[in-house]
Amino acid sequence: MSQQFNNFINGKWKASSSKEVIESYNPAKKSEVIGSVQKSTREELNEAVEGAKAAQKKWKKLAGAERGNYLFKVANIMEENLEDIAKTMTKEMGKSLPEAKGETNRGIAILRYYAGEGMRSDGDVIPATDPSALMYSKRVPIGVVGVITPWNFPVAIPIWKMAPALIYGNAVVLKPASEGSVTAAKVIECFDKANFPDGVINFVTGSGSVIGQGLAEHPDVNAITFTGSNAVGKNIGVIAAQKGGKYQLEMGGKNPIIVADDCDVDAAVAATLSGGLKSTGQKCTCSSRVIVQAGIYETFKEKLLEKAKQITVGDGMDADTWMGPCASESQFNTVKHYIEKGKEEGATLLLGGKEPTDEKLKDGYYIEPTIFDDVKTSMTIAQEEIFGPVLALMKVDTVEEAIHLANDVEFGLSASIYTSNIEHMLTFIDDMEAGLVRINAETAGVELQAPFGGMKASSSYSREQGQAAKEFFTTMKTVFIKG
Ligand SMILES: NC(=O)C1=CN([C@@H]2O[C@H](COP(=O)(O)OP(=O)(O)OC[C@H]3O[C@@H](n4cnc5c(N)ncnc54)[C@H](OP(=O)(O)O)[C@@H]3O)[C@@H](O)[C@H]2O)C=CC1
Ligand SMILES: O=C(O)CCC(=O)C(=O)O
Repeated sequence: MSQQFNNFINGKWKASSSKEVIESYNPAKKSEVIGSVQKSTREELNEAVEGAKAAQKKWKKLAGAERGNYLFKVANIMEENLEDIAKTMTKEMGKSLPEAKGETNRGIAILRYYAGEGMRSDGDVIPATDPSALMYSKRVPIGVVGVITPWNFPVAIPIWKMAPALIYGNAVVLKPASEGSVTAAKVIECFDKANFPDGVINFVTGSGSVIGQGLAEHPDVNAITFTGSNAVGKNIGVIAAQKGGKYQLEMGGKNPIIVADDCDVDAAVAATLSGGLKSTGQKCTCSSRVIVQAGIYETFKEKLLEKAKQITVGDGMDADTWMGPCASESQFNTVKHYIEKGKEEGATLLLGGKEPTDEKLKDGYYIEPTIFDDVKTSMTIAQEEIFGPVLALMKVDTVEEAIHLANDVEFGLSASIYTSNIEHMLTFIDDMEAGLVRINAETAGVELQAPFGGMKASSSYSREQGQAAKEFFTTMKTVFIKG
């Protein structure tokens, strides 16, 4: 039976006064409702922000180690509920169960990483010009942080934003993507069970244009952290800048993988498929442009096709599924639109491009692994983020040409090269306009202890995760003491 979740405001689970809910459907079985959340009003959002503002004043006074203990507790509770959270994720947005378990484990590891932060240095002593004075910098919280998250990582992304916000002494209001809200509610249940003081964590569901926009506009929300599409992200940036708030935006990618003549071809093929098609291509770090040097092009293409044909598409809950459905009807339609565009604009469809014919898959938003050949950089499928299982092959003569092509998009999130040549590696590291540059590794594969973020239109140049998160979730006080 599908579960209904309320908002979590000021330490209480409450239904919305709208008396309306948003239902979440299983993309592998279109008619199966897996749960519902509240379609909240601005009044409920205001209540959450008010509660957060009051709670933050006490929360910031706790010792960092004490705040850390709360995060350790949530991590333990999540570990006990891992199976249920991961299954909910698979049913709500379609990624395969092993991937969903991996993501939930990652959420747990992030909680523990930031829990430890509560006992680490929060400033520096700086020599004052007056030798009898003590001068130091001290990191302090910002206040209330608004967290707006997407559906593609409904556990890891809310946690990698909330955990650092909380450990550094902020209170949080989370507005998750409607299509990932049931999974997010299960994460918030774990926070609730850890008995955080009322108001420190709030969860308000509803439409992006009402609750998301309302959070960004709210005068008492001091900082907003967002992951999602460029259109929404840019709007949030403008709103935050106008009201004088801090903002952090992680948006799309159009990530290239360069395959040089001198690489290990089998490894490059494996990385292209894993980086491009895992999670059905719905990661901002997914590879979508495969830029291959002429000398190896035919061999690479042949091996890629052979392996891609072996991919098993199906319900993420089935043990033999490698690739699940698109997360929603709108994603499914977007991907089909881009496949048509690719054909219209003259790319050669090598593989897939349609819904699987298997009767078992008729009831889901499935699309076959799709590979285009002869893709030119001017084509839409080489420029726009598809967020689906679609790879675009592009041929180049030299690695320099490959890097030039790789940079010829508005995005700059992640990029990878397969080569055994140290000069190619160094040129790539220097010249690639991307926040993550990966050598002989796929474009996806974010590590929680390292900075994460993009260049160009992929982000607001701020960085998330690892120690970099401190920069966004705190501000600085310079203290001067003279006896
Ligand atoms: N970089 C990434 O990781 C992601 C990129 N994308 C890209 O974006 C495309 C569209 O996906 P979509 O889910 O629609 O992404 P959106 O940017 O629309 O949604 C991301 C989050 O923003 C919220 N939101 C929507 N409108 C507003 C608004 N006006 N003000 C504030 N918040 C808002 C959403 O709420 P609600 O769900 O209620 O609309 C959701 O919580 C994808 O096809 C993909 O290309 C998407 C997800 C993640
Ligand atoms: O690749 C990853 O693990 C994270 C990707 C991501 O942040 C995203 O798709 O939003």
